[in-house]
Amino acid sequence: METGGRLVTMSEKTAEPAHVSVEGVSRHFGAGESRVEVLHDVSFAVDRGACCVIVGASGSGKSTLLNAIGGLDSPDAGTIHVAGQEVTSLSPRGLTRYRRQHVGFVFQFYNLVPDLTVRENIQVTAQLVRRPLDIDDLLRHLGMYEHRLKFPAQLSGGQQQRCAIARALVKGSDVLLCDEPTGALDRHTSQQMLELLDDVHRRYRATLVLVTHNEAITAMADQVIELRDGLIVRNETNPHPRAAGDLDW
Ligand SMILES: Nc1ncnc2c1ncn2[C@@H]1O[C@H](COP(=O)(O)OP(=O)(O)OP(=O)(O)O)[C@@H](O)[C@H]1O
Repeated sequence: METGGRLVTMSEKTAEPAHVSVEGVSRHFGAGESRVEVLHDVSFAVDRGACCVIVGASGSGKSTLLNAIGGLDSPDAGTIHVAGQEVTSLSPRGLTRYRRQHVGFVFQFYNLVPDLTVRENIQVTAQLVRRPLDIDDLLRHLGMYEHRLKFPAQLSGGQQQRCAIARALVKGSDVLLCDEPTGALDRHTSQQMLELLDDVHRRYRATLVLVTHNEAITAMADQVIELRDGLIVRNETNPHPRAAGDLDW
């Protein structure tokens, strides 16, 4: 659909504009003999509030795609729209504003600041936006209120995750981007992490885009994208997503 010269991808399910829309995105790294084509003409759209899992083997281009959606990297070709805004045409300043206002990142390693307490780690991010969520409410919801004065080194792996999720959410981000959030965790803690992400993205109505190499995690998704050598080989909607606590692997 064209609106004022802008291409807008519509959701097939809700007939509303897609929240995240990726159109014909390509990306390479290197030059000459060391040139690697990482993404080839990748297109898909994600509904607002959905859980989209991007699955694929190591090196298939998942992180490159996630970084492009998050405005951390620019594709060579194609466009990415988030909430109607064309991310791929933003200036460096516009990209910083976009990341601040719209995007919460959860990485495999949580990148918490070691010299700041849990609450301060979240506070630093909350200060970036005009209307952050209430930090104490968020900490209570994530079961972290009683740990708010501890430093990251005093927390378990699961508590560090919770802190990282709180930090990603506190800006009121409407897109939550998670790169292998369970990669460093045992099965039990992974499941808790997924339950938490599933719960918070629904509660805060954020669109969740989660990258993983673990096929089992696709069962909790509303939408599954599979990448193979930078190409989309599967784009399926899942009418009956499973609760994260019921996943098997
Ligand atoms: N900055 C870069 N410079 C050069 N090559 C890169 C760069 N970033 C990624 N690549 C290459 O692009 C390919 C895809 O990397 P990407 O990290 O997107 O894959 P992935 O599917 O997320 O892999 P993994 O599951 O191992 O994290 C890899 O071959 C990688 O070596």
